[in-house]
Amino acid sequence: MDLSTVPASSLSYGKAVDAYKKAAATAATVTAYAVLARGMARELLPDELRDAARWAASFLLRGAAGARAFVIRRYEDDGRGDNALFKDARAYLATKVDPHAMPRLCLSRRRRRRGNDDDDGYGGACGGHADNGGGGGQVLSMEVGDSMDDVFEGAEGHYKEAASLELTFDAEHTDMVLGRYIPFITANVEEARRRERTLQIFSSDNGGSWHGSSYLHPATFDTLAMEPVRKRSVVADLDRFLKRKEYYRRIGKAWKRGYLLYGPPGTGKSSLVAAMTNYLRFNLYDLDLSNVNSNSTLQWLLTSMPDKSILVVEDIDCCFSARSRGGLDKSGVVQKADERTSDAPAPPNKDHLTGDGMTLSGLLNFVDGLWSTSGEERIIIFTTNYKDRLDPALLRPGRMDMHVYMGYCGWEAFKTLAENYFLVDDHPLFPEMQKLLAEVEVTPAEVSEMLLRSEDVDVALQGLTEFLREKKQGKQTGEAGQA
Ligand SMILES: Nc1ncnc2c1ncn2[C@@H]1O[C@H](COP(=O)(O)OP(=O)(O)OP(=O)(O)O)[C@@H](O)[C@H]1O
Repeated sequence: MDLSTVPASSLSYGKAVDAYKKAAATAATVTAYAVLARGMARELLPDELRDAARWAASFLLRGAAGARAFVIRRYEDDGRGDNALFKDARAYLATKVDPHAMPRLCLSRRRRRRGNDDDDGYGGACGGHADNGGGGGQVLSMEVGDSMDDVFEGAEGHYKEAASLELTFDAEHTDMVLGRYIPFITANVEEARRRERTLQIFSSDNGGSWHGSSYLHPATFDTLAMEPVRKRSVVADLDRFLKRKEYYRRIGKAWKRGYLLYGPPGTGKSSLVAAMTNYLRFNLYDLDLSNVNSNSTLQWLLTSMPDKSILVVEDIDCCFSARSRGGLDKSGVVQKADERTSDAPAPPNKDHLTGDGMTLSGLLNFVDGLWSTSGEERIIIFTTNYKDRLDPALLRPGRMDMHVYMGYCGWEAFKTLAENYFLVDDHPLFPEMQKLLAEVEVTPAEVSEMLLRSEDVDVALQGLTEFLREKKQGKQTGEAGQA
């Protein structure tokens, strides 16, 4: 044969075949044959054939070791409801789809829906939930009749989709599949759903109803100017909370967590609420207590909140000002704080009214009692500018799990703002600014406002530096006047 007429690719293919023939003749053990077979397949078979060979080999091996098939039906046994695990498994598999490896793909586009409903159409008809590659809510998933592999803790599982989803693992992995793999899938899908969720903010009206609208607040923990250690501890606390469903169940406590955010006006308490909302992807329920006229209205509002939601009561000290800062006149009528002649805080009384009949103790009881058991995975946030004016009942250990101080703008917080506004992490004015920030009390809101004044970083930082110098000057003048 004239080798010059044979294409180069055929030449190397022929050589490879010869080499494998020789090696096979000398291979002495089963292992050696296996290694050789793998190498031959890699070099000699086209991609599609190789995939088929791999699938057939793994199928045979599974058969040899004793396979265990787990059938995940589309509907519950009584045929009346969807099987949540079926949806979860399909959504999970959608995240694993490699469009280049599957012969057929189910393609759909996700319709974004609002709200907390976990069952909100991830993957549309195909049940997948990942925007796996195409963007624009495009979802790829396994088509009925096709199959996919997955590897978990080194063990290989095989899915086949028909009317049900059939998952096959080596029988020896049965406990691992039931104990860890299936919970892993559920957790994985829940986390993806959480991240994908579009958010709503609900406000209470005085008729005792919630009214929702889209929540598009852009604040995140990245944009939040805050002491890094404090910020990390809030994020870690939220992470811990999310993971602790079983823990809360075991210790017999409702799966809820309370945060009290306190600090001067303009230090970012509302921004932190927004960052927490965006981080958790829970809907936000903004309770305006001045609209709540009775405990029964409050009860209705709170118990109608779904799981995975955040209740926020801003300026909680003002809500109960009639009690905390007001007092009873001789006739027993509540005197509003602004009607009082003295500034001295009145003795706190947790039974006092904020409206016609809503009490602080009512609120706290619902939060600790009825409300806490009427749902799961809920966050309650109170904010205040005046922690010292709060009723001790609110501050009692165990009531608000975490107290977070939002303070004046320090150097680290300023660096976050400078990076957010101008993408700079250094500037000739920084050393002076660092010194000034340690000497004066300026809120992140004031700093943000100064930074917004110009798009030119030099101009904006110069303006802020002058502002800080003036503050320092004013402080020194004030101190001198007092001396
Ligand atoms: N810590 C911060 N990080 C980033 N931006 C902040 C921060 N604090 C304030 N700001 C900016 O100032 C604005 C007002 O801040 P925010 O409403 O969050 O403060 P607050 O403490 O809730 O104030 P108040 O007590 O008056 O309600 C925000 O929209 C944001 O632009």
